[in-house]
Parts: sequence; C-alpha cells; structure tokens
Amino acid sequence: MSDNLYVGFDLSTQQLKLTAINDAADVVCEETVRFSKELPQYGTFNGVITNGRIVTSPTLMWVESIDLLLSKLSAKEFPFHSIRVISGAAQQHGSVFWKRSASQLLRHLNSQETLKSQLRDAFALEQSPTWQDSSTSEYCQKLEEIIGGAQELANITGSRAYERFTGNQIAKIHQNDLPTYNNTERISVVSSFLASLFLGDYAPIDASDASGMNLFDIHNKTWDERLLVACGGETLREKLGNVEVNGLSVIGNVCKYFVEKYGFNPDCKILPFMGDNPSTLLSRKLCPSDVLISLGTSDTLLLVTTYPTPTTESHTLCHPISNQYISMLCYKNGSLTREYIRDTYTPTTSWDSYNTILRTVVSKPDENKFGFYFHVQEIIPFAYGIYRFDSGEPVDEFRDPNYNIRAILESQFLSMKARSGRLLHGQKIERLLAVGGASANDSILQVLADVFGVKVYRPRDGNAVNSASFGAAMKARMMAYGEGGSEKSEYELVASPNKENSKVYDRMLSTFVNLEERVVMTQGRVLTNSEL
Ligand SMILES: Nc1ncnc2c1ncn2[C@@H]1O[C@H](COP(=O)(O)OP(=O)(O)O)[C@@H](O)[C@H]1O
Ligand SMILES: O=C(CO)[C@@H](O)[C@H](O)COP(=O)(O)O
Repeated sequence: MSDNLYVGFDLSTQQLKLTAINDAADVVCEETVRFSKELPQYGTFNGVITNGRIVTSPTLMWVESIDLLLSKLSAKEFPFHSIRVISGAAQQHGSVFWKRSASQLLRHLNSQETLKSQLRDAFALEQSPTWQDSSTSEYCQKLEEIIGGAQELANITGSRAYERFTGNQIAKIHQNDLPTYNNTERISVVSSFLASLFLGDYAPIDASDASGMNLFDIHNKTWDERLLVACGGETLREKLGNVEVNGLSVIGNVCKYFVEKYGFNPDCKILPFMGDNPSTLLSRKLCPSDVLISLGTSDTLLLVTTYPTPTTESHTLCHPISNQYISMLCYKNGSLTREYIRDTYTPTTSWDSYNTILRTVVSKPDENKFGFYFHVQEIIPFAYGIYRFDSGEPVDEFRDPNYNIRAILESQFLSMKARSGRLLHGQKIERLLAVGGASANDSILQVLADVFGVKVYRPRDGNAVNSASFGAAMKARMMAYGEGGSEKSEYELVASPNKENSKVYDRMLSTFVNLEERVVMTQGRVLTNSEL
C-alpha cells in the first residue's frame, strides 16, 4: 500500500465506515464500527434511541466511533501518511448542536487525549436528532403555511416540509427550548459535523446536504431568509454558517490531532463532506437513463436530472459536484422492516431461509394479495401500521403467512415504480443499479427486476461494499484525476425480468395505488385490518 490513497467516510444510521482507494480507484481497505454492537455503552438499538416519534443518536457515540475506527486501522499498520485527500458522507438531515465556545475546543484538540474526552462538553444537545425522527409535524405544517403551501416550499427548497428535515428539527428546539438554542454556537448537519472533526474547525455544509433542510434555495444556492427566520429567528443564519457550493473545493488540511495521533500527512486535503445519497451517486459512472436504487437502512431511488421538477412526494437535491440535480424518493421502512418480516416469518431468522421461502414456497406473484408494511412511520406515504388485503378485502393475515415474505418486497418496489414515473418524465429506465446492504441478495433483486420489468445490475465483486463511503473516496480521488478518471466496467447483471411475473405486476400497479390510498385515508390512528 505505498500508493497515494484517497479516503471516504460514511457516518450512517447503524455504523461508521471507511473506504480507502488507490490511484487506480481500487479499494485497498474498508473498515467499520457498528454502533450498537461495538459501542453498547450508549444504549442504542440499530444505532439510535427511539422514544415514540423522537429518534436520536448520542453525539458523543459518533465522536468516539472515529477514534475507534482509526485505532482499528492503526492496529493493521494502515499507511495514514499516504492519504492525499479525504472526503465523507453521512445520513442526511440529522443535526449536531455545538455549544458556545465549542469552536475553541475543536481548534485545540490535543493528540495525547481522545476526541471523546475533549468534546464531552462541546454539545448543546447531547442527543442528535436523526433522519428517522418524525416528531415535528406541527412545525412542518406551520412552515408550509408561512410559505404558501407544500408545492411552493418544494419549488424553493426541492422538498415539501418533512419531519426529519433539519429546518423543522431546528424550529422544534427554537420554540421549545430557547436556552439550549441560545447556547448553540453552530448547527452542523451530520456530514459537516464529521468534516469539522477532521478539520479542527467548523466545516461548511455542502449544497447537496443543505438541500435536505427545508431552508436552502436550490436554484440560487443560498439560504432562504424567510425560511431561516421562520425556523430559527434572526440568529439562525449565523448558527448555520456558509454553504459550500463547490463540492470539489478544498476546505482545509487535516488538523494536528490526526497528524500527531495517527500519522496523517499534514498536507492531507479535505473536500466538503456530503449527504450519503448524493455520495452514493458519485460511486458509479451512470448513464443518463440509469436509475440507482439503494437498499439500506433507508431505501432510496435516485436519478440525476438537469431540469428539476420538485413534487410533494420526492426530493430534489443539488448535485454534489455539478450544476445538475438529483431526484430522490426515500422510504424509512427499508432493510430494518425487511429484517422484521424475515424474523417473524422464517424459522431460522436468516436471509438464507428468507430467500428459500421466496424462491420455493411463494415463488410467484399472486395478484390478489397486497401488503403494506409501515412498521415505523413511513415518509411516502405518511402512514403507519401493517395492512394486508386479499381480493380487495382487508385481512388480518394471509391464509399462507409465508406470502408476507414476497408481499413486503412487492409493495416496496411497486411504490417506487408508481412514483418514479413522475420523476422520469416519460423517459424509459434502461438499467436499475442496486446498491446498499440488501443488494447482496439476488432473490430480492429478482423481485425488483420483475416489478420494474427492467434488468437489475449491481457493483461487480471487488468493488467497495459500501457505496456512500466509496463515493466519497471517489470524490477525493477527483482532486488528482478530475471527474472522469480511469473508469472501469463496474457492474454485473444480477436479475433479468421474468416476463410473466412482470405482466402480473403491471396489472397490480393500479390496484396497489388504490389500496395504498385507502390505507392513508384511515390514518390518524392505527387500525387493525378488520377495521379498515
Ligand atoms: N443478504 C442480505 N439480504 C437482505 N438484506 C441484507 C443482507 N445483508 C445485509 N442486509 C441489510 O442491509 C442493511 C444495511 O445496509 P447498509 O446499506 O450497509 O446500511 P446503511 O443504510 O446504514 O448504510 C442491514 O440492516 C441488513 O438488514
Ligand atoms: O433520510 C434519508 C434521505 O432523505 C436517508 O436516506 C438518510 O440519509 C439515512 O441514510 P442511511 O443510514 O439509510 O444510509
């Protein structure tokens, strides 16, 4: 490993990850810290602490995970000195509230101590709001009213008001806990928080992540004054600092702490850190008609567009390194809800037994059966609860409960298909590119191919396992090689649609949309199936 190295981090819901690549863009090292498993003292489950609709992560757990990750690499004699550039990614929307004077702590980090011991007192909020939080509905409603409606807000910021978006989280603190708000010097999103630690100073929020706050004008690429004042009063602008609109501009060198403690090169450059979904888009070379589907803790559908048309169901984000835009659908019931169904309906609670049932017991779609699995409060649609239908009638359980194993995948992918049409403006999808933890699962990707009627590819073996940290490493490498670099053929075909199944799913789409509407109409309280 004597090459130059380019490193990307990803601070996601369940783990902190690192990917290091070399000049040839080959992955030379990956490392992970799983929060709940490796830092159990913080009491998180799947990386978060849930209290009803409030979902947070301990900020200090994130801080400690950085030293833990780097010390794991030290133990392997990782050549920190060879890292030329670092960048990073993180879950979008989450926030970190730095206390007054925290910048002084950041600027004087001492390599003889740990980050945790020095930053113990740096945060005005000990628990960071995360993207899974859905406790701010009243602030969302107010914001849309102030600005003239959901579509109007989407036209400015790229999204209608969403509970997890940082502006609404800030409004909640501003209106309920003014002392904490006033004691806050800087509000970072998770990506700029992570960058700040490496920089030893507050790092700017990058434009792609600012697009997930309901505060940023995605056309002019500036904070929107009316929205700032509505969410956090006159002082919010100062608390947020500047947005970095050029994702490839150097924001500084790595700070002394990392040079002295781990042997980073003092000349190692830092590029702005991004949201994990924009970063995932940088991980692969995409053709204009490619659609990327990330099946991780959250499920997202992503495509790049030159002409954004914000809707009230999707998100439009600034592209992290170009003047283009990203259209995105995001679902909260992704891998963890699939795990829940796996653990409820398989004897050995393993993906192997899940896949066996999917391939053998419920191997064909049944066009009369539909399930909706909003195990946690969903984003699109804004719904909660589990609902099943057989021949148009609500049922508490399918006659063969194994059908849940297929139905959850069908409903997740039918929802994406129904909604992606509006983002594509009639353009045909040529390839679906699957990334994220569940993309390792061929049986799941077969259902995806059947529902969309399109071939599904995934990164070829040997590429990075984690797309967001790989994307950040690829951006770091762009400093030396530009945006093109030496691209390789990076995909393998995993699933071709079964024509018969695809016909069935085409027929199911309109019934799916109607039943989903019916489920949403009953919201307000969770109904059992027999009440529907
Ligand atoms: N073989 C598999 N089949 C289906 N899901 C899987 C498989 N392997 C891992 N996963 C899921 O992937 C999820 C993690 O995905 P990942 O993209 O790494 O997470 P994150 O969204 O936190 O970045 C886990 O919750 C796990 O359920
Ligand atoms: O809320 C969103 C996007 O709007 C999520 O996609 C988060 O960015 C979380 O990412 P993961 O932890 O699932 O990677």
